[in-house]
Amino acid sequence: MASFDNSHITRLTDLINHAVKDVITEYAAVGQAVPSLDTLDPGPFSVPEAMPVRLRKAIQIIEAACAQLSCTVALPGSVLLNKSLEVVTEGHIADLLLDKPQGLTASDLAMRSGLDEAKLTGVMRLLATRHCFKEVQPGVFANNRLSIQLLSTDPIASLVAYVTDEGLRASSYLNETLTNPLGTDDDIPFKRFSGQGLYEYYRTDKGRKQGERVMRAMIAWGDITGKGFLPQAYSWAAQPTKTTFCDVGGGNGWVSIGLVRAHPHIKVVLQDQPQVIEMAKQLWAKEYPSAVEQGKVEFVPFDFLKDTAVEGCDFYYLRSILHNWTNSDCELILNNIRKSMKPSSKLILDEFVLWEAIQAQGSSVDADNASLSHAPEPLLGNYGAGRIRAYSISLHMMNVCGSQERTFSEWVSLCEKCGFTFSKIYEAGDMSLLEFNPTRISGVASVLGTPNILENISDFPGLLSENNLPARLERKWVWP
Ligand SMILES: C[S@@+](CC[C@H](N)C(=O)[O-])C[C@H]1O[C@@H](n2cnc3c(N)ncnc32)[C@H](O)[C@@H]1O
Repeated sequence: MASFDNSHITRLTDLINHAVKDVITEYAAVGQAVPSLDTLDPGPFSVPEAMPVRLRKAIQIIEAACAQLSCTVALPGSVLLNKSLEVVTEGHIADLLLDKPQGLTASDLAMRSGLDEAKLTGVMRLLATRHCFKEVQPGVFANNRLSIQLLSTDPIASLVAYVTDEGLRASSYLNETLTNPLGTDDDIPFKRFSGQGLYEYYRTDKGRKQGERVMRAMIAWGDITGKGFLPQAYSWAAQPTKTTFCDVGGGNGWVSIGLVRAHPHIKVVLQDQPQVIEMAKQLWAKEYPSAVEQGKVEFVPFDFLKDTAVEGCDFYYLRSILHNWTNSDCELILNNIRKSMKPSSKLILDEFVLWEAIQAQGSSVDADNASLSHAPEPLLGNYGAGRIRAYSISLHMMNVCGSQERTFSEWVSLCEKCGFTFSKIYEAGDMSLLEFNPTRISGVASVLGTPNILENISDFPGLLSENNLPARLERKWVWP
């Protein structure tokens, strides 16, 4: 078997193991076990100066090595989402360092980017300390595996800029929005900062450039969150020819391009705001002209808060849509889809599903199992920092849209309210595919008054009770 040099990570795990032993030894020296996270007792070392040097060093090694290890093994884009800064994307620092493995001095970078040298050095050193860029000599910086993703041609740079620009500006108004609420649905940190809702802002002259940037950012968003799972995670191959797939709020259609490439018998109906549909037409003409010529895609502008979706499609697919909206707006959107559905249509939500942060129990045997559905003990059941992106994005949504990501039971009850019955959940990268059928109601008009779906209610499992959710989810979980 070929041997590969993996010492850069095994040296890190060796360091972690040694440091953990040192921590145990130092606690044993004062007659105690290392306190668990559940202990409320502050323990024997409540201030740093009370700690033996060996213990302090061991803690620093554990913190540094764990961070370096996770930055090394995680996908670069997903790490950058958490850690990068607008200054370097706007200053095109990664572009300036392209093809310069020896790096450039901070003064060179400052001259070429027009930024202040001392301040740029501070920003670069912070990022290098977080493993984005490398300080190859004092004050000399080069690209590495993470920073190379910040080239201005890479959609990840647009995503980082969006999160750190619109996102961080809005976040400075979060506290006052929560502590001094106006009590209206549109009282959102972003609106307090800009005077407009996010999508309203993108339609103004001031926000147009950022609106174009966010469309590029969505390409990176799709890649990072696993848009490529869509063609694999569902039984598309088993669907008949000319199955229609309505990508509701599909943006430029980057996600559905992947679906049609993998399953050419599927026809996409792409629906989004008019100005976005114009961008989508350009993207498809460039990326997949034959699909346009062969009529495998139809572009239909609409406003999902006001207009019904294209009628009678087999699938209505919403990726990263409902997480942008409060429950009352989601109800408008879902109702507008529900009205267009035929009885056999399916609704598929591709969204984060949040889980409670309680400690995993009795699942350590799953540690070697390929399924991600259970974290092994003693981790948090929701994988803690391993899935922090979903929880961080939830806060970001609160800042820019006044919404949040949702738990499984929140998804189910939102959709049930709009006339959908939960069917299955499929794991699809960081996100999940949640499949719903239109709820059929016996003898009376359906929830939304669609008369053509009157059937016997006894065919249907009825509403989910909170108590049987986990068992039900267990039965329905499908690993492709
Ligand atoms: C977060 S993006 C998701 C795009 C795409 N589904 C994806 O995963 O790449 C949200 C999309 O909703 C669209 N959108 C926002 N408000 C809309 C409205 N009122 N009607 C139709 N589409 C809207 C945006 O233009 C944008 O493309």
